[in-house]
Amino acid sequence: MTIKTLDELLSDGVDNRYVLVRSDLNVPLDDGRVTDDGRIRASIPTLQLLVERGAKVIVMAHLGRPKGQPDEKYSLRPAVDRLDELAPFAVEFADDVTGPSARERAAGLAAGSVLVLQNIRFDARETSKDDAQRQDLARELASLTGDTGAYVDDAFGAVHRRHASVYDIAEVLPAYEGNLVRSELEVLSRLTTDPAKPYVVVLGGSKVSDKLAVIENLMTRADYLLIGGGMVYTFLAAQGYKVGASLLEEDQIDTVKDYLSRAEAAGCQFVLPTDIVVADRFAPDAKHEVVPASSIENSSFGASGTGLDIGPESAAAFSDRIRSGATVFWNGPMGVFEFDAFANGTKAVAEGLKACSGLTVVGGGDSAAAVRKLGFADSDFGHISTGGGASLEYLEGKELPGIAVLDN
Ligand SMILES: Nc1ncnc2c1ncn2[C@@H]1O[C@H](COP(=O)(O)OP(=O)(O)OP(=O)(O)O)[C@@H](O)[C@H]1O
Ligand SMILES: O=C(O)[C@H](O)COP(=O)(O)O
Repeated sequence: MTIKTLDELLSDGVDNRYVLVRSDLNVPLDDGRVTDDGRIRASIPTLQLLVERGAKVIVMAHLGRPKGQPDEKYSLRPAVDRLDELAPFAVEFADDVTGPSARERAAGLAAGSVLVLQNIRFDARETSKDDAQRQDLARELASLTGDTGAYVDDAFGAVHRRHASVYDIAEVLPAYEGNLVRSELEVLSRLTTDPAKPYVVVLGGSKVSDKLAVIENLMTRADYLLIGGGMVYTFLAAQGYKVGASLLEEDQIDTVKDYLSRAEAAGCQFVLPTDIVVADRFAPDAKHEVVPASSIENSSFGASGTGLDIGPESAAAFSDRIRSGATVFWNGPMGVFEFDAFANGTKAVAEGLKACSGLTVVGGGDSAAAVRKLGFADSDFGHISTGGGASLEYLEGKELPGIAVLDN
């Protein structure tokens, strides 16, 4: 691959030139307040280099999954305000994507300034399956940059999306790889090229079918695959157990059965929880009990019980297994960590990574938010990736459209 780097763009000179940067500012919000600013902090270094060299920087970013039209709930404003607070440069905000506000502010942008456009997903063309629609938006975005514009992809968390601001724009403007994308790929490549053994992978979270696909590839690489979070229940169902009202993807049960039957031959051991914290409902103050993973419906809540965390015995076993790993990759919380009563499994896994002397990588927006919320420091881990789906697709060995398009 020959990908042009940010350094090359800087040495070509950006003074007074427009540079369109795709950043991942998709951060969790609570009541309009940013609850984890990790992705915002990670976006600053690339922007700062451009600002210092006198570029007119226009940032494109998304927040959540709005339905292709403006929706105040998904405004980027809180993320932009936080960026403005954290960054050593001032940040302006356009309250549309390529409309009058964006055009006027872009035209008046001074050298060494940053303008962030409103949530790019407010424009339905951004995520359209129709190439022509996306290309149309890409051309409109490029037109904000005059004749000498360049594009920098710094949104590692979104490189797995074939979207206008990630993919099509790189075919319209000279395209470069941002430093965040570069450093993420450098660390993640250590997980795919001869990882030190034992290699332990911990998977959890709620995007079950997204994550099942990665197992296929990881089975042949990892020595241990620890399964927690919402994924557990599809595995327990595949083993013939009833899971009450827990998160379950029935159409994935056969796939999981297939994985379980092939694991040994692939040299990989699945480690499933032996106990589960079952709740009477999905709520922070739900009543809850610890039961064996094989008998979730035997709790006092019967078939309406829902598994919201791995139990204490499993948490301790997971933590021990992780501690003795030489390479550890973790994606997805072990339970509904947002509710204190169901955060213990996630905390134990984080403790295991902290105590591990090997290479430890945490991938995923929610996983990163979880460890910070639980009081861990970024320095407790070897690397906290800004990409959830992106890091998984990388490990799966899939081509990442946002990277492939940068290849000249
Ligand atoms: N047993 C469970 N039942 C329901 N939800 C669960 C369960 N365990 C974990 N979760 C939820 O999973 C969510 C995180 O899952 P997700 O798959 O999005 O993680 P991630 O990969 O770290 O994030 P991202 O993909 O956004 O980068 C959390 O909000 C958590 O509450
Ligand atoms: O949160 C993420 O993983 C990235 O920001 C991409 O978001 P998406 O899954 O909504 O495309």
